[in-house]
Amino acid sequence: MSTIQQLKNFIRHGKQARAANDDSTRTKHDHSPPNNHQSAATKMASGASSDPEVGHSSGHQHHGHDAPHADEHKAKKRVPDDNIARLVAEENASRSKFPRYPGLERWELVEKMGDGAFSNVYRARDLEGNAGEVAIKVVRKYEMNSQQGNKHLHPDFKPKAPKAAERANILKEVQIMKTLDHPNIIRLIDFAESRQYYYIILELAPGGELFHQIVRLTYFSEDLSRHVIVQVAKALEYLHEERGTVHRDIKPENILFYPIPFTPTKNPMPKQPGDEDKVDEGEFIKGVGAGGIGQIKIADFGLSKIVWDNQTMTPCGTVGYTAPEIVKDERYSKSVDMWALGCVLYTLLCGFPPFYDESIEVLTEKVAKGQFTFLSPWWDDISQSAQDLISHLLCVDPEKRFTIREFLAHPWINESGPTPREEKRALDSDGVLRAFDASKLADGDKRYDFRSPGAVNLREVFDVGYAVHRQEEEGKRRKQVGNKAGVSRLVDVDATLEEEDTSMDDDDSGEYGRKAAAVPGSTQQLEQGMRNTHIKDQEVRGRDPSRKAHPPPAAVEQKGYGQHSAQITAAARQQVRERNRQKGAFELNLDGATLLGRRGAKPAARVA
Ligand SMILES: Nc1ncnc2c1ncn2[C@@H]1O[C@H](COP(=O)(O)OP(=O)(O)OP(=O)(O)O)[C@@H](O)[C@H]1O
Repeated sequence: MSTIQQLKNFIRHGKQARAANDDSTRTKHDHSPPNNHQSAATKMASGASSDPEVGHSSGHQHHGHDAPHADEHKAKKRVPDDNIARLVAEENASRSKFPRYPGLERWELVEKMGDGAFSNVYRARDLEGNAGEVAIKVVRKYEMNSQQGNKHLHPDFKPKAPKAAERANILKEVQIMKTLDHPNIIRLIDFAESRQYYYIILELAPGGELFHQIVRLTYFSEDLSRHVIVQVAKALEYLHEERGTVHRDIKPENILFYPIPFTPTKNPMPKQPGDEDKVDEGEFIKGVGAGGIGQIKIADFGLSKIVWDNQTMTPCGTVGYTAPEIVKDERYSKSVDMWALGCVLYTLLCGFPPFYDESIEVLTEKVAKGQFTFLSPWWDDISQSAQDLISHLLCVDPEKRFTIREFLAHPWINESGPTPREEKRALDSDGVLRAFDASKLADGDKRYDFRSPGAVNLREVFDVGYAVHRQEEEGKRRKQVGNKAGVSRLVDVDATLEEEDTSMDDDDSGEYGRKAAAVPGSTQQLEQGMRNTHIKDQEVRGRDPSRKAHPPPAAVEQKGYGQHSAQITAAARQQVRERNRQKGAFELNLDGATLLGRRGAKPAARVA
């Protein structure tokens, strides 16, 4: 398991434990990785698995084989050659041992690629057909009611049927993906389910997450950033303009890619001071990529929703109703993706996110007010044209924010503006760039206030930032359209995070049930829709051998599938409440990842 994967597991499964452990002695200016992160990662590296199912198979098996390795030399002397071959074969077999999922017999699980709160994603090989390699998202149907928690440990515990709301959520995700066909969107290959699991069989993006590539390369060149963001934008254009769908969770973790071979740079440029950490991307080849990053695919439609019904050509949930409020509502929904696109582009270009503060309260305010800056010196060499584009995306007023069409028509996207070097020459002579930065950073201390150069977890920053943003926008929208007759259903569909927050422990009549039921139809309609397609609904009955699986991690015990963003917002809010209670002593611990840390260490010295 790679270090990044260990960190990821740690981050996902240990959020609450870490929050309790918050190292409040760290300052904003402290660039060193926090202690609790280090010790937990080390612990994981030493073999303690965070995964309740796989931990018993690959985790233990692997651990068991590690000891002989330490004494390899002696072992070789003692064991005859054919025995060695057998041992190696056994070890290889044990490494690839995964839980046997009923209903997935056609697929050989090869590698675990990722895990969410309630799902594991595996790379798998088709044993019967010609599908080749795929990604399989296995989602557990755990009963998330807290009172059921301990029963997971009891051998006689029989899992209950999943909550209708969770079922509706997963069916909605599958239903939406089923209708999509675009080169920059992960294709749905099949869907099946057993008594305990849902299986979503997806096109494999062998490169994995873009997130890891930002960590690896420190930041992306303008060419590579454009290569990536244009493909994400093409996917959004298709979703927004052709499918009437909004993704709502565009972030580096959900942007996957196909790798390409590294092409050495023809004319390598000497590294600029402060840029020593930048990893060589190699030659950028237009239409192909650079830095090992080729075709982009967006994934994870768990939060997406349909805002426009392609068949009736009407906004969803309001057949025949085309009041300006509804049209606006549709635009607002899409603009959430445009904001996210701005956050991703900003992050690609400089290696850290636009909105950051260690205090969730301050972070919330910054997102709500759209307070970000192109901080010197990190942005000094990035073109004004790119900055202009970002400014039109990270614009608080959704009416003024670029639509996907406006985005794609911008000179930076079309490379029709001045090149960064031409721009720099012009700016150096009149000093505009310096004045721009200086005016933003007039107050000596404020420069640190926008984004701390301390190590932060980009994933959580994105999740919190987006959740706050969605809440803000949906709140505004509710104010605008909420009181008008005829639109109540639409407003119901588009729940605010406040509602999501409080509905988590509700029964099936809660917000999730309503939300999923209303878009694009009731749960029953969705299920009927599934049956009417080629997508299989493979009900595997009978005793499931893996039913004694461990409970989900305590940190997520009371939440359901598809609620991850609401979950992090709830956690963040809880922290704010706690902080208020403790009179300002508490700060959100966003440790655990690397991006700001990597870029922070050197440039911070330059700004000081
Ligand atoms: N088609 C795919 N090809 C390659 N890797 C994938 C694919 N789909 C998912 N993954 C990996 O699995 C991870 C989790 O997938 P996904 O985001 O769809 O699941 P999730 O349960 O919604 O997770 P989360 O709780 O993080 O949102 C991804 O971030 C990625 O690393």
